Amino acid sequence: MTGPTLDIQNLTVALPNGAPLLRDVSLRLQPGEVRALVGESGAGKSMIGKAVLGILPPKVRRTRGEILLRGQPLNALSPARRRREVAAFSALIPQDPLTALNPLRKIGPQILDPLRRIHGWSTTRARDRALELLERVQIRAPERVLDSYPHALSGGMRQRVLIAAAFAPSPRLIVADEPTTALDVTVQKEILRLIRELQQETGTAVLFVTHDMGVVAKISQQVTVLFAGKVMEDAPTAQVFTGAAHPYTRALIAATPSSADLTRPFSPVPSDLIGELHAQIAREDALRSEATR
Ligand SMILES: Nc1ncnc2c1ncn2[C@@H]1O[C@H](COP(=O)(O)OP(=O)(O)OP(=O)(O)O)[C@@H](O)[C@H]1O
Repeated sequence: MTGPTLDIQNLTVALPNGAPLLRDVSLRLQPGEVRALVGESGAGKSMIGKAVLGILPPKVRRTRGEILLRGQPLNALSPARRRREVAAFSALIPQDPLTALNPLRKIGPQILDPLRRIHGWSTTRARDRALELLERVQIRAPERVLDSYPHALSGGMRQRVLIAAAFAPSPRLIVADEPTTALDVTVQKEILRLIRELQQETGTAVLFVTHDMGVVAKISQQVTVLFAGKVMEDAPTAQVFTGAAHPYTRALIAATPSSADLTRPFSPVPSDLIGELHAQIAREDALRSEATR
């Protein structure tokens, strides 16, 4: 297939009172590419992932724009067909591995059921693939893990399980929503390395949500910088670190502690820049609502 795996065009989502949470967001993810979505808390990073996967919060509506998955416009599909399409081609690695797993069910059925139900695999095929992936994410006793309840595993182990589950059906797209944030610092690096290795081995395109420019540098080839639901910058990652075009991107980089250079000073994003950006966005919102009146 040629063309992007994911193509978001001018996506606006809003609350019932019209307040936009995403403003005219466009981005593309090519096959095999990792694109980081970065920004501070509340910027709309997770909302983009939710819009792609068709799991927007109940009151949040798409008011404009389109999402194409492998060239297929998702909004043209019925909700049931859309759910099937998205489930067949994409997977989520969530932020919190504990809440993502059902505490009352063993790990085995939680990995195997979607493989059988969505992908139509036999139990043997699903089990073999699950064991293969659990081994690949360095789980030493995969059979025992399949037979365990989530509470028997550490946070890092649970996230490995979810990474294995996400990659098992060889999806063309994975949305990784801050997959290391809920974990101990020592485990974070290992989880990031596993996602990067599996992504490279499988060629799956990954939309990687993070607030950490250090993670952006490690994992992505492309980066979309968001502020208040609006794209501030969209560029190759290497270019962003050598000469970001937008002052907000430069401020985010300056606000990131460097593990390689502990002597390098870092400072929070300046509040006057944040104020200026909010004012500019408010002016644009006002102009847009006037134009549509
Ligand atoms: N269920 C919801 N209902 C209404 N508004 C929501 C809901 N979830 C999030 N929002 C709002 O949408 C905006 C974007 O939220 P989102 O969770 O996408 O941010 P984020 O960039 O992922 O932040 P974080 O890093 O804190 O997760 C925020 O203003 C947030 O308050």
